[in-house]
Amino acid sequence: MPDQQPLKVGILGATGTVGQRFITLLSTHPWFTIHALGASSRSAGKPYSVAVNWKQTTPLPSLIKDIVVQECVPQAFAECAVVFSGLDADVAGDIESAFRAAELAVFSNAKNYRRDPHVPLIVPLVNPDHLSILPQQQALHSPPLTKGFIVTNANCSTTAHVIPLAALEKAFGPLDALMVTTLQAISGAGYPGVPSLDIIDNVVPYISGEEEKIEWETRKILGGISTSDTLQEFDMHADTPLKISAACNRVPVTVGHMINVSLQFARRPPPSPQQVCEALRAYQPDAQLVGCPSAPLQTITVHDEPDRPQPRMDRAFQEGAGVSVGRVRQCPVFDIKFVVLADNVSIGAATSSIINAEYAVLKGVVQ
Ligand SMILES: NC(=O)C1=CN([C@@H]2O[C@H](COP(=O)(O)OP(=O)(O)OC[C@H]3O[C@@H](n4cnc5c(N)ncnc54)[C@H](OP(=O)(O)O)[C@@H]3O)[C@@H](O)[C@H]2O)C=CC1
Ligand SMILES: N[C@@H](CC(=O)OP(=O)(O)O)C(=O)O
Repeated sequence: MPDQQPLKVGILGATGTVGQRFITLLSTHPWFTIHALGASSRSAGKPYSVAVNWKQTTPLPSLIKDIVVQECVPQAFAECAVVFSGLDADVAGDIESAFRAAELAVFSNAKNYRRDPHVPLIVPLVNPDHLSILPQQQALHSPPLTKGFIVTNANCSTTAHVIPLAALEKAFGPLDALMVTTLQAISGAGYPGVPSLDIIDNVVPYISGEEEKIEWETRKILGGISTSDTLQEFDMHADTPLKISAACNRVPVTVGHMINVSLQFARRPPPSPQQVCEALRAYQPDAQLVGCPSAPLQTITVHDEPDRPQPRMDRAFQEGAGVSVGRVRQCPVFDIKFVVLADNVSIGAATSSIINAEYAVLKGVVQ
């Protein structure tokens, strides 16, 4: 890829929280160049700088300011080799499906197609090999497709915890049980999101649909792909049924989801906390090894200090592309417990889509 011309990419939902992070990351990307931006009819027809309520901590890139925002229709994105979606889930289903039918390669953050049996749900630092389902997705589409497809990335809390979980399964074999309690940032709810009077001086112990997503998506991501007759199927971690219980909370933090994890391994005796720390530090995902430019150099940063990671101090490390783990210790109920922190808008959303697309380019999946 490095010797070729940059590939033209589009962004759907370009004015939103995730869309703005796409703009920030893609405006300096070595392989991709922003070609088209889409949002609702409220924004369409306006220069991006007028349509957007820019909330990033870095300035709006000057090359993007004058791009006129389009309606989210495939014709406006026909020249794009890749289309990233940060669309509101209320509209993502129909729009992404229309883009796929128009032979466009869609990399989505929305939840709509994550449970589709032919759509891969990929956390790029864990299971990019699930791209292998795409020929089946294209063949079963009516009419069959040659270039169009949908790849989804996961819920932002799911993304945060599956990265250390994948590292531990790689080192010590399958997990058997998992309890997770999230402390999720306000930005996870988009903009303007949670009303200030609900979240200042408060914690809200409910996020609609979140616990179910974490419990279900984790199995699809950590599971493999099996073949029955001629069809490939996601096995949902079938060899070792994985018991998961999630409890989700919204906390008054702007960016950075923190998750307390307690887990039990299938193997006996389980690894020690020190062995777990070593395995987390040593984890090198395929996306890093094959040279995806947005993959973090250090996927999992393990803190020895007893009071880290913390959202304000650790979320920006490596532009939010990795995760931070701390407080690795023995669990008196299960085997091991720890805390993990991830930037919900970067590796929890836009960065994951971008690494997925980089991996697809390297594997020749994007044409
Ligand atoms: N925020 C996060 O941390 C994460 C979010 N996600 C998912 O990513 C997606 C985007 O989230 P987020 O950026 O937070 O959401 P926002 O509410 O901040 O942004 C939504 C975007 O969708 C656009 N949109 C809304 N209605 C329409 C429509 N009818 N037609 C076309 N475009 C429309 C908006 O455009 P306009 O400005 O014109 O209204 C805006 O660009 C969601 O599906 C979310 O669930 C996933 C992981 C993490
Ligand atoms: N629900 C998440 C963000 C999100 O949009 O998730 P999903 O893409 O799974 O709907 C949060 O509030 O932090």
